[in-house]
Amino acid sequence: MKYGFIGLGNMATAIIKGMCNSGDFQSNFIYGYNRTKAKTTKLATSYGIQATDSIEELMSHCDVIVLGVKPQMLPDVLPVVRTYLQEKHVIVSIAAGKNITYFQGYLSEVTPIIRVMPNINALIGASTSCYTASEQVPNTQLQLVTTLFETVGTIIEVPEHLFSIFATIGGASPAFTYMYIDALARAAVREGMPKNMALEIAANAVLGSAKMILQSQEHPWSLVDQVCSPGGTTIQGVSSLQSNHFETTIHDAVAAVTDKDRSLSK
Ligand SMILES: NC(=O)C1=CN([C@@H]2O[C@H](COP(=O)(O)OP(=O)(O)OC[C@H]3O[C@@H](n4cnc5c(N)ncnc54)[C@H](OP(=O)(O)O)[C@@H]3O)[C@@H](O)[C@H]2O)C=CC1
Ligand SMILES: O=C(O)[C@@H]1CCC=N1
Repeated sequence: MKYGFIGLGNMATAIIKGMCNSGDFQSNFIYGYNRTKAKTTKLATSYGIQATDSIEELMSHCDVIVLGVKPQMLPDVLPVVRTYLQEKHVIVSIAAGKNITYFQGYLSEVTPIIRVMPNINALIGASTSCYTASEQVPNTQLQLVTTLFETVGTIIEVPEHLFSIFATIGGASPAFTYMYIDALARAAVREGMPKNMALEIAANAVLGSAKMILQSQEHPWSLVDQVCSPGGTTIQGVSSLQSNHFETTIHDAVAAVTDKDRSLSK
């Protein structure tokens, strides 16, 4: 089985890196094509993947075709993909907002299509990804694609009607979390702590808290209560966040991302 990536930006690079480093995929079975050739050359030099000069060349070699371009580039790329489509091909999209029906419209109703939503933490092998597939995808190929994304983190199946909300809380939320960590660190800088020290402490506190939620089986508010000593310090901050609409601010941000994601398939 050979894997071809069209568009070698942040996400495709992270996925290729994960595949090569895992030892589960041979780099000479991975092909790449990018609009700007320098990115293809760089990946070929660093990871030993096969550089190609066109979508036609890439598709003639590969079975699994991963579309790594931005959603707005798909109307340029998909007609070319359609021209060179063969029965052996499975199409994998990581694009925000574009549903299976959208791809079937450009390709055909019987083309096997797998939608995957990874996140940028794939760069360090820590993506929280999900997938959904058209009914034409054989189980063997589905298994290959889930194995591929396991090289950059975890992957679960999610029904397509939940894809937009997954794309927000799985795909986009790392940006929110980076902002939260930076805000904690900046607040510590105001108190005189050096920024690098503050960032390390804030990031580790978030990491530990995430592990606590996953491992303790306790409700998050029960954990909040365990931190808030009666008459103590933390409750002052928790009350402050509540009066400043912490939860509804997050809900609004989640709704904004999800609305935009849904609008991309219209
Ligand atoms: N960034 C993220 O956190 C996440 C992104 N995604 C999805 O991943 C996809 C890629 O995002 P990301 O990696 O961030 O984007 P990038 O802009 O980093 O990468 C897109 C790449 O596509 C290339 N490209 C554009 N047009 C063509 C074309 N016609 N033929 C070949 N290559 C082309 C660009 O080349 P050039 O060098 O010429 O610009 C660029 O290298 C998007 O669909 C996005 O929705 C999904 C989850 C998370
Ligand atoms: O912002 C975006 O469009 C992409 C999709 C999910 C994360 N980043």
